[in-house]
Amino acid sequence: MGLIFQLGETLFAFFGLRSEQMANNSSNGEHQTTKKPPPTPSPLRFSKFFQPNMRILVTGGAGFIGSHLVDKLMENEKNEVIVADNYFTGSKDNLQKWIGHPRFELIRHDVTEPLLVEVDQIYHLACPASPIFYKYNPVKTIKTNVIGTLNMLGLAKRVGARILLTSTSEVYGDPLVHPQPESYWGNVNPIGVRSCYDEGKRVAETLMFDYHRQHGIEIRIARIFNTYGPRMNIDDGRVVSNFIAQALRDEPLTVQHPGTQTRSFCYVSDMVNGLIKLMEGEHTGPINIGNPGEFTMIELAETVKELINPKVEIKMVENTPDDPRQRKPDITKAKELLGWEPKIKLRDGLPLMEEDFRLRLGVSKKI
Ligand SMILES: O=c1ccn([C@@H]2O[C@H](COP(=O)(O)OP(=O)(O)O[C@H]3OC[C@@H](O)[C@H](O)[C@H]3O)[C@@H](O)[C@H]2O)c(=O)[nH]1
Repeated sequence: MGLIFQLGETLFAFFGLRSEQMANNSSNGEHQTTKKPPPTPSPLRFSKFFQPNMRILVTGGAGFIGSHLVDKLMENEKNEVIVADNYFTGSKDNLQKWIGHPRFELIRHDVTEPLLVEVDQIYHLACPASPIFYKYNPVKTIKTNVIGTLNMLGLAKRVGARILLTSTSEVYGDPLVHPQPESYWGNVNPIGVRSCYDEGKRVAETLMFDYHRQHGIEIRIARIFNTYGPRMNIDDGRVVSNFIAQALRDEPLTVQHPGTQTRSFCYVSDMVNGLIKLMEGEHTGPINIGNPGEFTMIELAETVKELINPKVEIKMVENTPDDPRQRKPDITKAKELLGWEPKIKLRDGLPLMEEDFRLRLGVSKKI
């Protein structure tokens, strides 16, 4: 009897807190939610006699950013991590050290199919992110973004989990505002070859907010800018991995025309810290997570050449359609709302990635 009373009290306190939080959100100018009651989590999660770990699902957790996120989450002994990945671009190798660990589970799963697991938080990263990979099967890419996000939101609703979507700087398209603040609505070609990804992520953001407003789901949206670091696929096709692999193989660095297009590169450990701060904080976002240091592709090639292989050539090659001409995050919101900013400069991050690529390519350092 006492236990039932205690449980009822805990649930009451929990619901009271949740509606208060929603009211606070609307009064401080954050996005408004409806008055619908929040979803019902398992009462066990709030029991006085059972102190559970935080159960966290990471979709796309075998990928480049996902696996670094898993490493960081696993450092906390209170976390249990479940990874769901279909291995289209991710790999079990990235998670080798966690396989068999009692707080870790790995599921081969494609997010376009529903998934039923009891979790408290969902980091939803699953989607190929390199242009050559996401353009390879564009219908599958848009399905992953739309149906995959719907499935993960359905799961969040069912189990009462907080969900974070990794959206992208590509939602700004070929931006006419520079640098890009979150308030900029973007300049996106809805029928171009990149649309499966950038429009897909835009719909994913819409779904997140609709579930938040209509069902009271706790959401977080990160807009990720170009990220680099160890474990990127060697033939990933993205510019930093291409240049490093080319420099190590003594092949020309392929700068795509005109070479004056810019990007801002964030080291993966900074990115992961930003994602965790966003998940743990009070703000829905969208919030830009990226490094504002901006480089032309020619500057990037020259830096890689100087740091890794001064003998290598730089070669101009054709570009692909709809390539954004400039990109640089305005990170005012991340600084003010999350107390986050990147720490690692490109010149310090490139050698860390070089070391990993040397190991995987079997190329030793010349003395
Ligand atoms: O070998 C290359 C590859 C790429 N590039 C250029 O480098 C720039 C960056 O291209 P990438 O393929 O690395 O990445 P993009 O910026 O086009 O897309 C990325 O944007 C942000 C993320 O969310 C996504 O992971 C990814 O889509 C482009 O201007 C491209 O033309 C080269 O000059 N040479």
